[in-house]
Order: sequence, then C-alpha cells, then structure tokens
Amino acid sequence: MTVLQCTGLQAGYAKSAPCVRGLDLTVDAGEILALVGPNGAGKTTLLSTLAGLLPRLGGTVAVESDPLASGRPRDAVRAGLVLVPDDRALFRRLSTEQNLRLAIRGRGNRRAGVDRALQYFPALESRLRVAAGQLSGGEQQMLAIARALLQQPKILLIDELSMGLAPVVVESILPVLRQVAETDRTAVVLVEQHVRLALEIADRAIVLVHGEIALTDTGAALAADIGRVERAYLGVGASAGA
Ligand SMILES: Nc1ncnc2c1ncn2[C@@H]1O[C@H](COP(=O)(O)OP(=O)(O)OP(=O)(O)O)[C@@H](O)[C@H]1O
Repeated sequence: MTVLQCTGLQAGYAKSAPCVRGLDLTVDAGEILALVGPNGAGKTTLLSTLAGLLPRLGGTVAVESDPLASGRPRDAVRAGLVLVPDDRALFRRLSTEQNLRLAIRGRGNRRAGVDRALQYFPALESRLRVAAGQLSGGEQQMLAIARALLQQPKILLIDELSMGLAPVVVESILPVLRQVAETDRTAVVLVEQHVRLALEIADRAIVLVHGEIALTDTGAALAADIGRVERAYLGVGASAGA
C-alpha cells in the first residue's frame, strides 16, 4: 500500500532555481527507502519540504491519498510524516526522559511511552536523567529516533542517519528501523552519505543528482553493482532501473 506519494514536486529556496525538480515518488508502507546522492543534490531540501518545514515550490504530496498542505509542519506530523533532522533537534538542556515525555504528550500514557522507547533503545535506560546535550552522538541519534517513533509516524524521515556515529552505534540502530518497518509497517525514508550502508538496509534506493532521480533500483541490486551508483553520482551512463 502506498503511504506517501509526491508528484511533480519542486522544492528549494527560490522559485526560479528549484533544488528538487519535478520529483515523482511513491513509498509503500513497511518499505525502507534510501536517498543517496552527492553533496548539494537536494536530499535535505526534499526531506524538509516533505516535513512541511519548507514550503513547496510546486507539485503535490499526499499521505495515504490525503493531500498535504504545503509548509505546514504540524499538519505533516498529524498526517504521519515525522522528521529526524540532521541536527537531531533535541531539547539539549532537558533530560532524555523529558525529551521522550514531550514526544508522548497527548498520545497516551507517558510511562508506557518511555518504556516503549527503551524497548527500541535499551542503551538509553541508564541515561534517562542525563541532559540530552550531554549524551554521546549515538545516544542523541537514538533519542531523536525514539522521540520520532513515539509520534507513531506512518512515514519516518531520517536525515543523515549515520553522520558522526561509530559503525557499532549505527549497527545497533539499523535493526530498530527494520523492526518498525516490518512490525508496524512504518515507511522509512533515510538520507545517508554512506552509500554501502544505505544499500545494505534499504529495500529500494534512489540516487538523487541535481534534484532529479538519476537512478533507482532495489538496495540489493545496487549493492551488487556499486559501479552503477558511482556512475550515477558522476552523471555518466546512468539509466533509471526498476
Ligand atoms: N537555506 C538555504 N538557502 C539557500 N540555498 C540552500 C539552503 N540550504 C541548502 N541550499 C542549497 O540547496 C541545494 C541542495 O542542498 P541540500 O542540503 O538539500 O543538499 P543535500 O543533497 O542534502 O546535500 P548535503 O549532503 O551536502 O547535505 C544546494 O545547492 C544548497 O547549497
């Protein structure tokens, strides 16, 4: 089932020079989609626009066929689009537990919510009373993802999943994403600089170059022929696949 559909999406900072140009995209429930591409390709701009933080320059976005208004972050969250931004956007002076409780506000029992977050990321249990700003980079990313998951997203958008994190930390986060995709049927769209890592976890990947889809195929197919991805990055000889 399609949960997210974009048609002719134009995004960016000036109508005369969109960074994302006429993007058509669908994402299914339970699917993990990786967005990769060179610096400046428009990946962050795309996620910010989907999350309503940037107004669209054109095109449509729909969640489960319901059209989403442009530039309305609260509407986006209500519709089920939740972003983990690259700066994690935590309340740095509040404790881990307070950050979690804020995410649960209005969504049921707070203690149960904190417990659910700890099931995703048991490493946070001993850090509940620590200010978010004092957590390690990995713990901050876990907290940011846990907080997003407590908002019960239909589509979880994660910008720069592994940025600044040790591989062992990333390896502890990936199974959680797989679990929410498989068990809760949450769609996960992640922007990732580390291409091999992205292809390892993604059902499908898109190489975005100059705001357009230069290549798309299953993660497995692209991982098996990384040269296709490299050529797409360089803008040579790439053709859109399955
Ligand atoms: N606030 C802004 N105002 C104007 N232009 C911007 C702004 N933020 C980004 N851009 C420009 O928009 C284009 C797309 O940037 P974006 O950050 O979306 O790319 P990206 O694919 O996420 O790259 P990176 O991996 O470097 O973050 C770039 O040319 C960038 O310089």
